[in-house]
Amino acid sequence: MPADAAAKGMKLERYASGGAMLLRRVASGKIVTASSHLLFRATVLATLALVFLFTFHYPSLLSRSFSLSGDGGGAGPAGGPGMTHRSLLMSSSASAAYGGAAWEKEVRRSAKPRRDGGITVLVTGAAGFVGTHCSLALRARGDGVLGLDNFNSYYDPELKRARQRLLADRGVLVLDADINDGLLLEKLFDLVPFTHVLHLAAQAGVRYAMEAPQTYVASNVAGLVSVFEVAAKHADPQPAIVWASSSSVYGLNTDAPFSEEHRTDRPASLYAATKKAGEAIAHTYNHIYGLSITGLRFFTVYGPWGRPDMAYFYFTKSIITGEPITLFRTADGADARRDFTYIEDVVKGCLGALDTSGKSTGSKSGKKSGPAPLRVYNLGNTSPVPVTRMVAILEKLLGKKANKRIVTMPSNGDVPFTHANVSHAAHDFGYRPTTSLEAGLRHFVDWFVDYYKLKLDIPKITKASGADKPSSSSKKKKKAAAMAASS
Ligand SMILES: O=C(O)[C@H]1O[C@H](OP(=O)(O)OP(=O)(O)OC[C@H]2O[C@@H](n3ccc(=O)[nH]c3=O)[C@H](O)[C@@H]2O)[C@H](O)[C@@H](O)[C@@H]1O
Repeated sequence: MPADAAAKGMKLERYASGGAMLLRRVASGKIVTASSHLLFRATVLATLALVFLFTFHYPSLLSRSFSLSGDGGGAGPAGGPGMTHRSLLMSSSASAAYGGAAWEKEVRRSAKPRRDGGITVLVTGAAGFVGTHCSLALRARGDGVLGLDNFNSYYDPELKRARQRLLADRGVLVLDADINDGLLLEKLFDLVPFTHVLHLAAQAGVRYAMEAPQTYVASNVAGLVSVFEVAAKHADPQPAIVWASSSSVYGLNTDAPFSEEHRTDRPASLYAATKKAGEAIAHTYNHIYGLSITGLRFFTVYGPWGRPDMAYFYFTKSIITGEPITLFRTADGADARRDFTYIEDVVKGCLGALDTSGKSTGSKSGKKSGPAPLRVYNLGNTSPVPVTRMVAILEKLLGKKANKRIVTMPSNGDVPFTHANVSHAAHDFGYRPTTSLEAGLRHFVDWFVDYYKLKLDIPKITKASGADKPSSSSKKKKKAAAMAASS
């Protein structure tokens, strides 16, 4: 018998067919019997172990009280829900620190608006890049903000903790919590009548989706449903929801600039497919439950406090350390291009979308009084830049050449270019991106050097070659730099 057949518990026997002697595989009775006994014992042991773990590590689920994930658990700003289940099992250690009158008081304090007519916003993914900036901006204008984030390890959780501290300094509480923890979300809505949810928790990153597909489904699909469910069926009154979709939904679309009317049925990555699925799910919750929902298609957002998994961020690090960087070129030799969008511009778009979201029309009872707004907007910069140009700007800012390797773009979900048409956002809430890539990367590099306490001989660049577009005032730039330096 061949070794591989034996190893699989099979044996081969000869049999006659149509006058010829043929070989066929039959299961070895002994092996099957022995392995099924073994399997039975292993199953019993595993079940007992699971019951033990479940009882001692997640009592809250049994008692239907709420709980929060511990440090480092669960789905985060990138609500990586592969981690969600981990967070459920890890939650007991942290849950003791939460709940109770003092905790509830903290939650209410953070969520309380400080101005007349201020809105009350639950920000998911609040320790993420966009979440941090939006929470700061909301707080700065006197709105109530409560954040949640699961601090997963998709990228350096310490950076998320630093953002959490920055927010705490401004009076914004960010809970260690997972968007898939529906009981916790219900508890928060019981405590605070949120007028809005800014749902930014997601598993981000286009290429990582090939490595960890399930985390995208768990966060960007299951997590989104979890938020919609609570907002639709538990919150009273229902909040309006603004959430992060992505420019990647345009996928293989070749019409440019990308407009909201263009096709989005050809996603090039699983990440894009989960965001597209999110847009379809949004339609359903709007249709059935009368939730006001606005999806924002972000275009490669960058800036201070950014995401270390993004090219501009790790290229900066690699240029400083002298490590090689890989630049993708399309099969026909063109540079990849991106409509890089500066964080401050995106924040203005997010706040504009919140302010114009309109009310949800449903109620806990399941009745809706009429149709609610369902919107989707591009938030881009409207001027795509080759990635090679982005690197050239970084080289100039850092005073050092990159060690470049140019390769043909691998088939990993990337798209050759993005380019936003933002006329709808401009019309509906005055969205106008004003920051050039040169100016935005200057703010980023200033922050990077400061945050990582680098002793670098950075060239003094008084005026970036492609200075901010005219409408960006120097006052605003100073404010961005001050915020960037406040780590
Ligand atoms: O706009 C979006 O919707 C998306 O923007 C980014 O995705 P991406 O544009 O791919 O951002 P990066 O990973 O920073 O890549 C930027 C550019 O650099 C190129 N690149 C990336 C990595 C690399 O090693 N070399 C390289 O040339 C990519 O092809 C791309 O053109 C974010 O990572 C996504 O989360 C977001 O949803």
